[in-house]
Amino acid sequence: QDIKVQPSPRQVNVTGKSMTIPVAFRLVGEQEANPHAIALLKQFLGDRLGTEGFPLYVGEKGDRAVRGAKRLIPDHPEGYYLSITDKAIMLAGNDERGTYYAVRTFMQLFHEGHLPFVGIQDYPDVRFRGVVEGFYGTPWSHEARLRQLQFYGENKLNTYIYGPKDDPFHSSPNWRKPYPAKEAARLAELVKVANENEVDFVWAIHPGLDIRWETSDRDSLMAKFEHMYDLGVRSFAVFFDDISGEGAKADRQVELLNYIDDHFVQVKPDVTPLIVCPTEYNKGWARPESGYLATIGEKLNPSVEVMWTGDRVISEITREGVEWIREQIKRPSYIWWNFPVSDYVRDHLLLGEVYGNGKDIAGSISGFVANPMEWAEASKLAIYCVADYTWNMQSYDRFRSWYRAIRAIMPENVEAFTVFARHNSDLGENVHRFRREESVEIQPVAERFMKGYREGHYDERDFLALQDEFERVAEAADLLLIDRENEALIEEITPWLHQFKILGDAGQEALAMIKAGERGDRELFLRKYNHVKALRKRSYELERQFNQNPYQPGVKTGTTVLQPLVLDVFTEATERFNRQNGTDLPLLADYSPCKLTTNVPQLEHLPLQVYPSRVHLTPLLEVVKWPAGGYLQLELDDAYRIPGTRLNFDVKGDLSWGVMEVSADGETWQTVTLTRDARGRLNGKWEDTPVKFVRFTNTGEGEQQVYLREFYVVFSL
Ligand SMILES: CC(=O)N[C@@H]1[C@@H](O)[C@H](O)[C@@H](CO)NC[C@H]1O
Repeated sequence: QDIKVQPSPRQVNVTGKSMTIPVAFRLVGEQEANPHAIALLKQFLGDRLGTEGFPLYVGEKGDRAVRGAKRLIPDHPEGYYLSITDKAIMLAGNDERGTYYAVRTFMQLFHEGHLPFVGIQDYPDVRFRGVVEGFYGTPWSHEARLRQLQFYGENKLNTYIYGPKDDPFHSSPNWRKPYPAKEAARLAELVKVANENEVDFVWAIHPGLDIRWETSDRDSLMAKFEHMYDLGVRSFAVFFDDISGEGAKADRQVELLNYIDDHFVQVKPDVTPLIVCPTEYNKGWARPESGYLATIGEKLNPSVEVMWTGDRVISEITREGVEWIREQIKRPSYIWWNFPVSDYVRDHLLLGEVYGNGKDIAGSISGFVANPMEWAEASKLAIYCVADYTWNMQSYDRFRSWYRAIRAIMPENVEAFTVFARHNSDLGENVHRFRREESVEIQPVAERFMKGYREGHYDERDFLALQDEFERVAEAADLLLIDRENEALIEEITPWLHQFKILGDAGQEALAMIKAGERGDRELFLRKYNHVKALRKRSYELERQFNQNPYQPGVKTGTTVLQPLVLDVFTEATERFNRQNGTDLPLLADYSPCKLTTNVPQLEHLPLQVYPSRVHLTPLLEVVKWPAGGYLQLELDDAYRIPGTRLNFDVKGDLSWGVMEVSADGETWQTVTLTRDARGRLNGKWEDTPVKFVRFTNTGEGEQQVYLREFYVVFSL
């Protein structure tokens, strides 16, 4: 049978023969082999493992038990040689982790009572592979992290970087303080479980928001690293992302990093290379005139790993891109891949395939870690695929890996979870303009059907295919809502499952409107019409009930193909009905559009959240560089009074460089008086005359660096 091992091994020689699984195994090499590999074997084989039975040799290159395999073990970090014959089983690592990985592969070869005769030589493409918990939003729970570490052990991922932006002891204000006892004990447990799964637990610190370039803060940081070392941490990172001002200075950062490297990392016997996330962490922000990357390249100790998100904040990683940055920083980059992170599209789940990254980048990178969603279990789909991709890029197949990931995560509900994941993979409009494929199979059917329907001659087979898809959507939602195999996952995605059920029902009912309309059955049409409107209302209520957050509140599903299709079918069928019956049935309410124009590059594609009487700008997580003369303008769909407007740039200094104005015609402008409240937010209003435009301009002399924490306008007739 074809060998199914995750991640895909490099070199597999199968003989086609196999043997029934021995009832007992005689373990040889226990004393010298990696204890975590032995522990895993014992846990897996239980009492079948002993001093009698089929010989099972385990060890690292040089150990007596595997000296026969010396030349067959790949000479690469974490490489291993595995062989199963009718005489013996050999699990031989090039190093301790390689032995552990040989055991992980061996465990996957047990299949329906048989073990295949096979020879495998395997090793990973990328040195450091795994996950950086580096998102904004609710940090993962302790239990979620324990499950993650187990998952990384199963998938040969060797790195977990702890860096949740909203952990106050990782970032400001408490990065200088030791963890309270309870959190400290939990971190110590995570380190222990990471070691058991052969995962490096990297603890990251994010001091740049308020660091002072004095020895006192340097000593505070060293003391914190010593505190983490005492908890068992042996891998460390410093994140300088998303900061501005003093903390962003390259030469100061390099001085501190080299000090840590020279006086901590290099003097401790067992600490892995220091990792830094630079302030200029993507090519879109790199400014040669700033000399930032040049300073990193020339002055930062060569042993320090430098992270990189690619050509943009959220981007696919290309050969050209990694070779460019390698030139700048004079070393391979350590990729921080911002997927499936969704902290800038929090109302979406990103369950799609991992694709778009080059298969030829291994030679220019030292690491590849994925930044996940705050939904730990749901992130496993992408993490599984990243494990496959980073271990063996050439053999990586995005579809095969994705289907295997679904089977690994939801073995009892593969079909239902496939349907769900297929329609929950795109991000929708977002400030980074990063998009993913969604509903790929049904999209051409939907497009062809709508075109035909509008022209008055659709293909019945397309109609039936769409009806079938919406039925599958509704079925999948119900099957997953009662699934108990991975309760943590179902708990995370339940709001989206409810939304998915509504989408499935609404799709079927909208299609039923077409048939009722064609048959001239007014009564049935009205029933279906009212049902779709009710479903739409339930969908809005669900949006306001679940997943509330100050960024992208609510619950979006199927936004790229299925939701627009329901709306299009409903609208076309209703308009046709109104024409035929002289009625005036209203269409589905979609709030009046509001238009944003700006000359601030980072705000160009900022999505707006429009409500019946308010419009919100989606807050930005990154620092916004607001040039002199930079403006941001909202154009309302009509003239309104403005009972309230609020903006919060989270800047320490005053905001004298900025002015807010309103206008009825976009020509003559009146200044709005802004008052700062206790939390530093600027509030204003305009109730004299109705206006159509609101704008904010940097009328100062120079560029300002701000955080766009909040910006909304309340309007009323
Ligand atoms: C290096 C990096 O991506 N840092 C942050 C990261 O924490 C966010 O999660 C990421 C995704 O929104 N944006 C970039 C930036 O804000």
